[in-house]
Amino acid sequence: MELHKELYSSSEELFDLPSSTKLKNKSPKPFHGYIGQYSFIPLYESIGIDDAMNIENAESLANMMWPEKGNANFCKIISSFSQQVSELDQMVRRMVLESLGVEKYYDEHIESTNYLLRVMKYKGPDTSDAKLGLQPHTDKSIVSILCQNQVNGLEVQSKDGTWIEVKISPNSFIVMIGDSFLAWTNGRLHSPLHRVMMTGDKARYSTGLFSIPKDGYMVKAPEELVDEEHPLLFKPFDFVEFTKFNNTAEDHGCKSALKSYCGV
Ligand SMILES: O=C(O)CCC(=O)C(=O)O
Ligand SMILES: [Fe+2]
Repeated sequence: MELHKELYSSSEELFDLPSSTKLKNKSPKPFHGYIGQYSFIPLYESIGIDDAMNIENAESLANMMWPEKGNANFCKIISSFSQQVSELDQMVRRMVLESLGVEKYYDEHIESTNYLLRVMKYKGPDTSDAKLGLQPHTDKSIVSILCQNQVNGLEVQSKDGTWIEVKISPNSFIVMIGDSFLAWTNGRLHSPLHRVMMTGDKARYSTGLFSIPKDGYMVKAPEELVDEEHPLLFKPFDFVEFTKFNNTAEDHGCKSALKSYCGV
């Protein structure tokens, strides 16, 4: 897809900006999103745009990063990508709800979510042994849709604990279930633990579109999915409160965050 190529060249342009430009814009919070760098994983950099379907949010990021005249092309690509990938997200969610016989909740499901877009860069470590690019975690989202340039690195843990390298063909997408959908379906879906491991000298660029519950919306399994055979697994929770809890958890992003936060 042409869109993939355009997206990676835009990401390169963004991450190639001098780090002084990026860091200068980190604080006070200048746009609806964030700039992520962790001292414990030096290969990783990310930039997130909240509510990415609203082009003004991409524009405010672009105005920060390219103060001279913004970057109309960047905004166009981000917004077109978010639009198209959100259609895929909605298709997946419709299929899941239909397969569970609860499609009557589809409209409510879609109306109660926002889309967070995250562009990421992982530097090549210049080594043949694998270095950590992103720590193991489960996504807190409803659904996460990821795509990457030709450099692999994503690994997903199978239920028996083995890490499986994700090798996808060019221009395809990875669809992953997040903890919020696991909770909403009362455990019918699995949100896998995943991480990024990097080798070699090539940079990896990836982009994720994450559907997340809107502020104030309570994630609650519908009554049709709770019965004697499937007792309620998680108490209803507010997504923002859950992410706050997760961000301060000792084992940040850990698999058990959902259970410790609202497990019954
Ligand atoms: O870069 C990737 O492929 C994975 C990113 C990821 O897991 C995340 O942003 O939650
Ligand atoms: Fe993730």
